[in-house]
Amino acid sequence: MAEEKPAVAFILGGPGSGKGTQCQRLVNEYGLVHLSAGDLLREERASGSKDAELIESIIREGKIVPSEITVKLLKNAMEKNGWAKSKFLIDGFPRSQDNLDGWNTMMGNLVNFKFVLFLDCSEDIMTQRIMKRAESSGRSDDNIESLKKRFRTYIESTKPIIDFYAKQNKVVTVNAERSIEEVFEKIRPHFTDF
Ligand SMILES: Nc1ncnc2c1ncn2[C@@H]1O[C@H](COP(=O)(O)OP(=O)(O)O)[C@@H](O)[C@H]1O
Ligand SMILES: Nc1ccn([C@H]2C[C@H](O)[C@@H](COP(=O)(O)OP(=O)(O)O)O2)c(=O)n1
Ligand SMILES: [Mg+2]
Repeated sequence: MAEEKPAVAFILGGPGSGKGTQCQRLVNEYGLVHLSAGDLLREERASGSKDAELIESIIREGKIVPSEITVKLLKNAMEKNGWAKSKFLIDGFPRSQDNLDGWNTMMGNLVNFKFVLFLDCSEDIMTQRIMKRAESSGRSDDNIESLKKRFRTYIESTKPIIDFYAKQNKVVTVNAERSIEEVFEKIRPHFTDF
């Protein structure tokens, strides 16, 4: 019998829109598996692998790491979690056409893609949140110079991906500017039968 395909939702939104925070709430509520592409890349960077320096320079520049690296990390993480029985929240991916192409090539027919959850938030509020997060995150890209570049990448590369899925009516858009609880209450109903 063909192995069951894991359900997948992409979680997208600008830096500081609340992707990681809301994914954690969904994990606690529904026992889903949260995979942050950014976290996986930071782990890979910390491992000192052959790609470590490339990943660091791209992250610091607020650009997007080549999908050959990122999709492989995601696939490995999905397999490590137990492929068929898991339901995955893929956080911060796909962020570019290269990401999307890489995913479709390597993963397209292996998963049951459900929808994109788009956390819509203004740059002002995202900036406030990131600068606050910077006080404790220790991230090399949580600073105003990198953040400006990340916003540009988000507008130029990621928004077109959200628009691509919106044309297929596959985007759930939530106003992410309210409190964590209020945002989660808007998100929760979309995952009850995920
Ligand atoms: N709705 C919210 N209201 C206020 N602060 C938030 C909200 N959602 C997230 N935050 C805070 O903003 C920062 C960015 O949130 P995070 O989930 O890391 O966003 P992203 O993964 O989209 O960058 C974190 O410090 C987080 O605690
Ligand atoms: N699909 C992805 C996701 C993240 N990255 C890199 C570039 C991003 O600015 C950093 C940080 O991503 P992350 O999702 O952790 O950042 P935010 O949670 O949105 O602040 O990682 C990438 O190259 N490709
Ligand atoms: Mg995040």
